[in-house]
Amino acid sequence: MSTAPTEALLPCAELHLHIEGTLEPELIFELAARNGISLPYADLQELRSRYEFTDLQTFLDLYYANMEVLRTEADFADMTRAYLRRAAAAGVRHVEMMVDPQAHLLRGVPLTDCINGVASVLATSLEEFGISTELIAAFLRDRPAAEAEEVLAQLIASNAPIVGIGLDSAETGNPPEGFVDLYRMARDAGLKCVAHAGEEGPSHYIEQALDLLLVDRIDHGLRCLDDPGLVDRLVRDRIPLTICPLSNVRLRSVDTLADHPLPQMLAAGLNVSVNSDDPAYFGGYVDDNFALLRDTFNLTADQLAELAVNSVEASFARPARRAELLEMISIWRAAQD
Ligand SMILES: Nc1ncnc2[nH]cnc12
Ligand SMILES: [Zn+2]
Repeated sequence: MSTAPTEALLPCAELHLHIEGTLEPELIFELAARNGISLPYADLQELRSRYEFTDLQTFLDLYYANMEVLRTEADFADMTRAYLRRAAAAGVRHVEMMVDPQAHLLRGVPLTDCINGVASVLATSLEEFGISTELIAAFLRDRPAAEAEEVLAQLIASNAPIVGIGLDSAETGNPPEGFVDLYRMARDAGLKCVAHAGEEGPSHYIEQALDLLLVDRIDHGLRCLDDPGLVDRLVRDRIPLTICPLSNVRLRSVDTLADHPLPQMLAAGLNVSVNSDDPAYFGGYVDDNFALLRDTFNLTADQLAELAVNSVEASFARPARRAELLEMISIWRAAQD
């Protein structure tokens, strides 16, 4: 008889999720057929064979190429609905998802189709999937800052339903310091600020994101471990780091999951949470990340609950929702004894 505990789902908030990174191969083929786009892959198997990455850029090349199938508002809505359905089954009860509007504008997809497609589904996510949601517009750091500022101005002018902005795409050589005006514009509009930093780039990009962009949290932040003084600061100021373990393995920031520093980060008192980043590309959703971490590091119920509590505390959820989410985690924790 198996002695493995049967665990009910750990409720958590997902704070680092690119909605375009949830585009599963099956949906890529479905949308291509619907939009009359011919794909450069004969079948699902050939597409799946491309999901071997050596670094961030090799992933980004496929991520942007696959976005070509997203043409209409309905495409964005279908992708968002598919993610929420899967996330609900993964235990996600609150999500703050990023969307890359620039990547779609550059392909000729109007801003309104992209934003409305995602936002229309988010509007009823709590009733339909039991997941409260926020939307973050992420800007591409390997494109000119002026282009990002123009898109943000349009989002603000159209009162787009976004809670904040983010910064993503190719990190090395594209430091946060180039985006000071963009982040000032966002703060002046009352938006929250996050940025990818220290995923592949050096630890001083994390410092720049904090000191120059005044971000509320850091996406990834893995490379903070190169600078003990920075770790002390992140612990002292309780700066959240949204960690994506499977992503770090698949993009070769760490060799294997067993080499991932998450347990040390937790032990150091850092506010780390577990996230899936681009789950369709990296081999798993949040539940897969948690399960593999638990099995690899023998994480205790207390440690798993701490990771989930961190995710809620680092979120932009409203106070009443935060209280509900924390209560769900405490019920889960009590059921583990
Ligand atoms: N992991 C990641 N890093 C940077 N930009 C991204 N865009 C989508 N996923 C990303
Ligand atoms: Zn990311």
